[in-house]
Amino acid sequence: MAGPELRLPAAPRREPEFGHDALVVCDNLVRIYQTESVEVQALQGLDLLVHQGEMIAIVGASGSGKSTLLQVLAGVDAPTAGRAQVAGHDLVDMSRTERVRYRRHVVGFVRQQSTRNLVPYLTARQVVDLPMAIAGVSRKERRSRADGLLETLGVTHCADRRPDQMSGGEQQRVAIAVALANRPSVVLADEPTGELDSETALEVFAALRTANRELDATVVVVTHDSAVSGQVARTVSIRDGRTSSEVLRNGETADAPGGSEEYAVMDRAGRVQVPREFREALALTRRVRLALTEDHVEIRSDRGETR
Ligand SMILES: Nc1ncnc2c1ncn2[C@@H]1O[C@H](COP(=O)(O)OP(=O)(O)OP(=O)(O)O)[C@@H](O)[C@H]1O
Repeated sequence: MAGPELRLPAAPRREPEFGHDALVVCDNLVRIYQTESVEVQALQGLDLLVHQGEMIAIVGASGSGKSTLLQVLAGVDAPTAGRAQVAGHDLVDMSRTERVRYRRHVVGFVRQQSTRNLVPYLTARQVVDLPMAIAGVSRKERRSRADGLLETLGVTHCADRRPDQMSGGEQQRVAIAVALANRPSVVLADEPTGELDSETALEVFAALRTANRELDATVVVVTHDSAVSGQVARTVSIRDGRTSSEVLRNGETADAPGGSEEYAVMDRAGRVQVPREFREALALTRRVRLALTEDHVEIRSDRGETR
């Protein structure tokens, strides 16, 4: 006769890994620069997720770590600790050969200085052709892709011009075409409009949006320009090497359709940075009182508490 059925306890449900469904994952990312006399912590445990198809702006004061973050994501600089992944590629443990492949195929990069994005003696069509030629794409396909990109980005008239025959805005739009040539998963742009007047800046920004919407590139753009950051659905602020707040715009928030709403970012340990003006207004200092209500958490000053 069969005995009572043996039941094993159900295995505890495993939490999915942080950022398991994101294209770009920065998890507690640290980058320390060691110079002769000092150690600079450029990234101090930064968390950031970017999903496929997003276009986000990264803003922050000078020295907050924006360029360092972009250099890490570009595969140019290696993080000191933490996890950085782009399209499944682990940027912490990457061999030199993988890094070369990664930079060629997975990311496209647009720099602030248009002269550094292009080659003085190559025409726009030749410079867009170059990364594809290095990647071994056939001549016919290269020609059609280069012409298609120049057309989509509105610079067909520059196809046979060298950089010194183009305006600053045209040079940057050609630079975006170069960045897109090998169909990267992510386009990274570091202050791409920094050297341009405001009208031209918006044109270049529109080209990045075209890359995002029409060519399916996920775009991460570092900018100081609020006119530029005001045009993306999500702006992430970096302060002292950490993501500190996010602004969501244009119907991305249920509460503010068409408007914008600022969120503080809570890291995985539950830490939230309370903005300085809030801290000053209520004299919140080292110790605060927290209270859980039905639908929110209160933070109060500890004034009047025994120490
Ligand atoms: N190669 C390096 N060696 C030493 N320190 C560095 C190096 N690169 C950056 N840093 C330092 O790391 C910190 C972050 O620099 P980073 O360039 O990432 O800031 P940023 O937000 O891009 O600034 P900016 O807006 O001025 O470009 C700064 O304190 C900077 O001085």
